[in-house]
Amino acid sequence: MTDIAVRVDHVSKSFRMYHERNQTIKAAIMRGRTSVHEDFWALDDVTFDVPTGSTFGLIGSNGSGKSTLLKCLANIYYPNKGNISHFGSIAAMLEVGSGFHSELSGRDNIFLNGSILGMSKKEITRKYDEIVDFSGVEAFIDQPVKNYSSGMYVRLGFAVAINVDPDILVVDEVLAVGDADFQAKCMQKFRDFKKAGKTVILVTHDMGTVTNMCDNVAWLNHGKLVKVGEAEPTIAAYMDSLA
Ligand SMILES: Nc1ncnc2c1ncn2[C@@H]1O[C@H](COP(=O)(O)OP(=O)(O)OP(=O)(O)O)[C@@H](O)[C@H]1O
Repeated sequence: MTDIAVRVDHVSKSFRMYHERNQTIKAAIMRGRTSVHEDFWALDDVTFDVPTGSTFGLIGSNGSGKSTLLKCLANIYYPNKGNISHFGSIAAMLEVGSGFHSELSGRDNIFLNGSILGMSKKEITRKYDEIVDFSGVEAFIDQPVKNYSSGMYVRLGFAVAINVDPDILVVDEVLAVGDADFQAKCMQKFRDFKKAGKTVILVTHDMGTVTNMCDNVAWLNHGKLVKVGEAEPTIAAYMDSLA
């Protein structure tokens, strides 16, 4: 095992921003195939390492690039520049409902999501009861997930992700959606992960959670890395910047 779980190396990610919207069909035809756009850099030359076995927080204001970075980590987006390497398997729990099919039942989605995350059917069958038990949505497991509340979605998604038993767990704001009981269960899982020498990377706006859970923190602002290092001074610097 290496000392580094994830290496983010000069990563930049841009999105194309279109400035003109066609108000009428005539305007669209007149303009032809040209479009007016500029590249918006959601991540701009970000570099840091995530130590193996650490709980690592990503903090920053709305739109600072935290979720974009997690999506790059989870191979949902590819950086335009730079590289991300990870040492060990990754399971990501990103937006509410990502990896789920709304028309399928909770049960079917466990199998769908589990296989997307790399589990075999046999493995999912073996862990099925544990997943349902952790999710707490047993009574609704045969209902289509489109009828689930956002908290129920997150519970089920998180239950699948942790049962993949990855070396690196990547989590975006799940704690904000779950209720107090679920939050406590998640915190315990993060601690179990840490004890097992695994790495957790999480995004949250809850500075209490970051302070309690994280060893190291990276602070992003407008796509740039402002500071990375031990949790306490990094959180303090971020809080000072808001004052
Ligand atoms: N698919 C996309 N297309 C265009 N712009 C995008 C896309 N995804 C993100 N962005 C832009 O990139 C920037 C960073 O967004 P991101 O979701 O990574 O921020 P964040 O730090 O996670 O914010 P929040 O705390 O609000 O969740 C924002 O300005 C956002 O509008």
